[in-house]
Amino acid sequence: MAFAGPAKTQTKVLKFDTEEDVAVALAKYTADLSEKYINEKGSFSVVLSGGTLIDTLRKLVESPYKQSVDWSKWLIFWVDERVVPLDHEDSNYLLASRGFLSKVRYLFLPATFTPSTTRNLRKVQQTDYEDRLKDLVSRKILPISNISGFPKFDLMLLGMGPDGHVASLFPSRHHRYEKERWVTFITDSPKPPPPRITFTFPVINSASEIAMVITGADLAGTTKIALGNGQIPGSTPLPCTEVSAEGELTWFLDKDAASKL
Ligand SMILES: O=C(O)[C@H](O)[C@@H](O)[C@H](O)[C@H](O)COP(=O)(O)O
Repeated sequence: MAFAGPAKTQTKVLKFDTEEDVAVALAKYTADLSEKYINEKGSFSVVLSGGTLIDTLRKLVESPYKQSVDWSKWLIFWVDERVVPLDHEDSNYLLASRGFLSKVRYLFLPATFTPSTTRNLRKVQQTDYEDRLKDLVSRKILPISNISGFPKFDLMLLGMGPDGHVASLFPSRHHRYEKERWVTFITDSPKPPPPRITFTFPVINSASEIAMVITGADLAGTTKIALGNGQIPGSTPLPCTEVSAEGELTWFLDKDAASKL
C-alpha cells in the first residue's frame, strides 16, 4: 500500500533542565512503554538510531530498570546503519552494543544483517534488511500497520542533526521522499560515513510511539524551526518535520536545545 503522507499525530514537547534529566526521563518513558506493550502484546519492538541517543539511553541499563525491564521480550532494530563492518568504529551496531546491548541479557536482534563482501554492497544490505523484516512479518513477529500497510514498530528512538535530518534521511537527498520501499540506501550521506542504509518515512511514521531526543545548544536553532513552521524561508521543509507517529510523538529537550523556543 502506498503511503499517503504524515498522519495526524499527537505531539508532546517535554523540556528538562539538563541532559542528565533528559536521560532519567527517557529511561522511565522507555521502561513504562516496555511494560505496557509487553502486557498488551507479549513483546516490545524498539528501533534505535546512532549518534548521542545511545549515551542518552544510559539510565535504562542502570538500576532499577536494568533489573525490572523484561529484556527477554525486547526486539531490537536500527533505524539506520552505516555500511561498514559491524565491528567498525562507525557502526551504529557497535555503538549500541558497547553502550547498551552488552549491559543487558536476553535481547533478541531479529534483523541484524551481516555485512556483505559482494560487489554491490549497499544494494545487498538494503535488500537484506528489508527481506529480513518481510520474513519477520510473514512469521507474525512484526505486525503491519492497518493504516499505512508498512511494518509497525512499538517505539522509535530518534536523534536529529543540525540540518534537520533524522535516520539517514537528509534535507538535500531524494531518499526522504521514498514512499514505497521499507529500507533505502544512500551512497553520499552529507554526514560521514557516506554509505548508509535507512528506514524510509513510511516505516518511521507507522511506529506506535516515537521519541525525538534532542540535547545541546547546537540543535537549538533547528529545534525552533522544527517545532515552529518547519521551514527555513526559501528552502524545503526539514525532514524532522515529516516525523509523525500512529500513537504519540514525544520530544525530549534539554534547556540548551529548547533555548530558542
Ligand atoms: O547514524 C546516524 O548518524 C543517526 O542515526 C543519525 O540520524 C543521528 O541520530 C543524528 O545524526 C543525530 O546524531 P547526534 O545525536 O550524534 O547529533
